Amino acid sequence: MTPTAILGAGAIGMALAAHLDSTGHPVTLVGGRPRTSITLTTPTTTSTHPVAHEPVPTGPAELVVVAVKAHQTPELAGALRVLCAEGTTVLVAQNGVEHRERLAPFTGPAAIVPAIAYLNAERTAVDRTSVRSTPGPDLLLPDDDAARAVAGRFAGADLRVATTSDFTTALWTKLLLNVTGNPITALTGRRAEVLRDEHVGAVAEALLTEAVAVGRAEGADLPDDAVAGALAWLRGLADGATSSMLQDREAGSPLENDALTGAVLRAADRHGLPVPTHRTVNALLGVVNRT
Ligand SMILES: NC(=O)C1=CN([C@@H]2O[C@H](COP(=O)(O)OP(=O)(O)OC[C@H]3O[C@@H](n4cnc5c(N)ncnc54)[C@H](OP(=O)(O)O)[C@@H]3O)[C@@H](O)[C@H]2O)C=CC1
Ligand SMILES: CC(C)(CO)C(=O)C(=O)O
Repeated sequence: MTPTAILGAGAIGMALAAHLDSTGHPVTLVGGRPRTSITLTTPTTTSTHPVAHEPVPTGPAELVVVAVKAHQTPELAGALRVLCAEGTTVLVAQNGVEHRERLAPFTGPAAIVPAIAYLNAERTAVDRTSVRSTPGPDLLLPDDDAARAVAGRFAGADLRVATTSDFTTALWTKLLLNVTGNPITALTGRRAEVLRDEHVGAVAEALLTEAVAVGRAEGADLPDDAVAGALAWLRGLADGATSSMLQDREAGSPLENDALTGAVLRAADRHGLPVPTHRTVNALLGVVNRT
């Protein structure tokens, strides 16, 4: 079996590949553009890691890391059919709250481990990624056997991997950041500094207040200071930090709004909750996607 296959070696996929290589786990990039190495820059160091590349997979893998944008996931169907077997674990390093539902049609007998990535990663070249530090764990996983085995693979890497028994709350806690920071940076075309603008604050608070109500209806145990906490996290992003959605906007690539804002809209509809600010933002992101 291939030890680790990376599907989607972009900003996050390259960072995870580099960390896995740093612990002695050989990494194979599957699909995408060919590369022989990956260079990871963190606030403290730059390191280069050899990687193998296969245009299409040749057999099953022990660990498959899925780090394409959510809407690109169906394109992986053929590769996942070959990579997934009994004993395979698929680590889904994507934003949103629907990791399992998104991957389940393609993973056959493999175990799915959803991951919440807190890394702030920017692809600076086809074989380079640069990560800015954020507070807390870099990767947050559910507390089950498959996830603990994945965490073990990162043991020794300079990556903070944690598990939580309340993964629903963890998913919505991260979604709050993504349905606020990602659209605001992408729509304004400005990096994370824009989140500290006082006029943007009112928009951010409206988005967060609506999303907290929806998250609670979905079973997330979000605290009374969830809005303030999310806003403080976003405003604490390092100078120059970007978002994955702003990077897509700048590249002229489709935006990931359906997995983020779209997830809030779908959940709001399930509970009959009003989310007018998210509907407005989603309409604007849709315009960007159609132009
Ligand atoms: N960037 C960040 O800071 C964070 C991102 N996330 C989430 O992580 C996920 C990945 O985001 P990010 O790394 O930023 O995205 P990127 O766009 O940087 O990376 C996606 C990669 O997938 C590749 N790809 C697309 N389709 C295929 C395919 N069919 N087969 C193989 N490779 C493919 C792309 O290649 P190509 O470019 O050549 O098309 C690209 O290298 C998203 O869900 C995002 O929301 C989560 C936390 C933080
Ligand atoms: C929260 C944030 C902005 C951190 O990178 C993110 O998850 C993203 O860029 O998609």
